[in-house]
Amino acid sequence: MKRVAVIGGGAWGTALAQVAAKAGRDTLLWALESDVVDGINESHENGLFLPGIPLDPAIRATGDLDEIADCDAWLVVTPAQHMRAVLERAPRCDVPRILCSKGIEEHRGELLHQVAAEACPGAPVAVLSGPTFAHEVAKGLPTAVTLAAEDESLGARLRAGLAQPTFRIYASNDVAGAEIGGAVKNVLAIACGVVEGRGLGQNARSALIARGFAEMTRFGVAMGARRETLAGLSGLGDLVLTCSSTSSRNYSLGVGLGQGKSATELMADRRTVAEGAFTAPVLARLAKQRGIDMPIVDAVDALLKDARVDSVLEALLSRPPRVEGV
Ligand SMILES: NC(=O)C1=CN([C@@H]2O[C@H](COP(=O)(O)OP(=O)(O)OC[C@H]3O[C@@H](n4cnc5c(N)ncnc54)[C@H](O)[C@@H]3O)[C@@H](O)[C@H]2O)C=CC1
Ligand SMILES: O=C(CO)COP(=O)(O)O
Repeated sequence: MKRVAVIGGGAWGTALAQVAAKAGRDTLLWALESDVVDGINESHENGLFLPGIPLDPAIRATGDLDEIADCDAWLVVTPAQHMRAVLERAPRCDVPRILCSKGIEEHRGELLHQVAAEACPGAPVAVLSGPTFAHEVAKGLPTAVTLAAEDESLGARLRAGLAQPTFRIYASNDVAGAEIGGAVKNVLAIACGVVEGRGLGQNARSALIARGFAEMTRFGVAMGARRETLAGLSGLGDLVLTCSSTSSRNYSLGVGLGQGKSATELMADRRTVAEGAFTAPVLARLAKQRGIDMPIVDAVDALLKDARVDSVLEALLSRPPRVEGV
C-alpha cells in the first residue's frame, strides 16, 4: 500500500490523513470545500474542521475526486448520509474502501457496507471504527481501533499500511458488528448529553450507558453482529468515550436538548455533523419493524422531533424494570 486517499476533509478525515502520512503512506485528501483544500496545501492546517492542529506537510489535498484513481486504498470519511452519492462518483470499483463513518442510511435503512456495495458492486470493503476523537488522533495521542474485513488478507494488508504504536489496529471479520456499535452509540451519546443538560446526575448517566449497551446488543445481535464485537472498541469502547465528554458533537447536542433548546434550533446552520440525529429515526424505525425493544433510542428520536424533555423522561422512568441482561 503505497498511496492512500482519504475521501472527506472533515475533522475525522483530516485526522486519518495524518495517521496515513505518519505511517509513511503517500496521502491524498479529497475535500468538498476549496477552503479546506487550500488550507491543507498552503498552511498545512484544516482551519474549518480541525483548527489549530499542524498537519504533516506531506499530506496533499484536492477537490477533484478523479485524482484518487491511482491510490491503493481509500479511507471513506464523508457523513453517512452523503456516502452513497460520493461513492457513486468515485472513479474505480476495484480499490479497497475502508469505511470510517458512523451511521445508518436514513432513507433505505442500510448499513454503510451495504451502501458501498450498491454504489460499486464487488468493491473490496473494510470498516474502521472505535473510540477516536479526531483532535486526539491528529495530535498523535495513543488510540486503538477495530478494523473489520470479511476478507482477512485484505484486513491484514490495510492494518499493516496504517498501524503504528500510537494507532493500534485490532482485527475483526465482523463488519456489521463494527458498524452497528459506532452507529448506535451516537444516539445513546445524545441521551447522555440530555442527562447532563438537565442536571440528572452521574448515576443516571451510568444507568443510561449500561441500559443503552443492552439496547445496542439486542439490536446488533438481531442484525447478525457478534456480542464480542459489540463489547469491544467499536461498541462499548466508543459508547463510553462519547457518553462522557463534551468533545462529542452528539453528547453536546444532547446537552442542548436537556437544557430545553429545540432540535430544530440546535441543528440549524450547523457545519459539523452529529450523526446520531440522523441515525436515531432510522434506528427507531428498524427496531420497531423487527420488534426490538429500544426505549432509550425511542426517547432520543422523540426529543429530536421536538417532544418535551419532561414528558419523554417521565415515560422512560415509569417503565417497569425488566429482568437484567439482554
Ligand atoms: N470527528 C470525529 O472525532 C469522528 C468522526 N467520525 C465519523 O466520521 C464521519 C465524518 O465526520 P467528521 O469528519 O467529524 O465531519 P465534520 O463534522 O468535521 O465535517 C463535516 C463534513 O461533512 C462534509 N459534507 C457536508 N456536506 C457534504 C456533502 N453534500 N457531500 C459530502 N460531504 C459533505 C464536509 O465536507 C465535512 O467533511 C461521521 O460519520 C462521523 O461520525 C468517526 C470517528 C471520529
Ligand atoms: O465517533 C466519535 C468518537 O469515536 C466522535 O463522536 P462525535 O461525532 O459525537 O463527536
